[in-house]
Amino acid sequence: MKQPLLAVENLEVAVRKQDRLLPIVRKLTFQIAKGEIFGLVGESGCGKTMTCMAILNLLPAGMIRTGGQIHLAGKSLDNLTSGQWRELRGDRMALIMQNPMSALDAIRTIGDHFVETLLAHGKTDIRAARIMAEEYLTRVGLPDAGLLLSQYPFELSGGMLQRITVAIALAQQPDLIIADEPTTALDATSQVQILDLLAEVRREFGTSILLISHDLGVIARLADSVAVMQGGQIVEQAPAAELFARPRHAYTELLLNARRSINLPHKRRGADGSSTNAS
Ligand SMILES: Nc1ncnc2c1ncn2[C@@H]1O[C@H](COP(=O)(O)OP(=O)(O)OP(=O)(O)O)[C@@H](O)[C@H]1O
Repeated sequence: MKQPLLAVENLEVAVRKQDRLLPIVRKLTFQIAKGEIFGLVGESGCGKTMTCMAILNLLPAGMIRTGGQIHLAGKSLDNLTSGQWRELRGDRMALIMQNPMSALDAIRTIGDHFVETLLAHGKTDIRAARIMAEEYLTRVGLPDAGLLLSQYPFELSGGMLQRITVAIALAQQPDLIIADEPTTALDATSQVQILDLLAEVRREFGTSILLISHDLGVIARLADSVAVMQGGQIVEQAPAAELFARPRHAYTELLLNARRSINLPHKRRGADGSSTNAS
């Protein structure tokens, strides 16, 4: 791989319990190329979210990064000031969370969210921010963007809100989007639409995406490469086609068999938009 956009090496995260540190994420190593969709899959509680939070320097209280290195476009993310982190989050790396309602403030309009975010990152002035907001809302497939700007989150469906969080992320033109279970809280139709939207984002903007899910079907639909996590560690890592065709680790096989037994179709979509069956 040329210089990766994101390089995570031997990442370790632990939780402080009384006077002990209990490991949560252990020796995690992976790289994401520019324009690549990298899937991180594993059962609930295996440490996926804490991995993203460590990358974004947003670990909750009591959780500590105890080791490893993280580089973005060749630059170490160690020893950044809090101001530099604020700039980096949004400008370079954006987070899309499971529940769009928790990413948005209930008492602010959609327009306010855009203006606030874009102004905070010094991208633009208020008038231009609203124009950009309309442009990005339209780009993520939301009709009547002008009206949406004056609406509040509670007036909109989960699928629409998730599109809006993608639009807000995109408006900041990040190099990397971290999407942590972006479809888990959505109905089946909205799930497919959001996954297709992320594929389109990568195609159109060349954005790299770290896609996190407990659902192998979600990963199979989008990811170029996959890392399978169990108990805080990566147990298998391979290009998606290879991993789905020839799983090497028993846990990957277990996940694949569980997926097959509920017999849901999943499609892989290439960078060129073509789609093929993954199973
Ligand atoms: N704030 C916290 N304090 C202490 N332990 C936590 C905290 N948040 C998560 N954990 C624990 O850390 C481990 C990893 O959690 P994490 O949220 O990263 O898992 P996950 O793979 O993302 O699963 P899920 O999708 O269910 O969130 C779990 O055992 C969890 O109970």
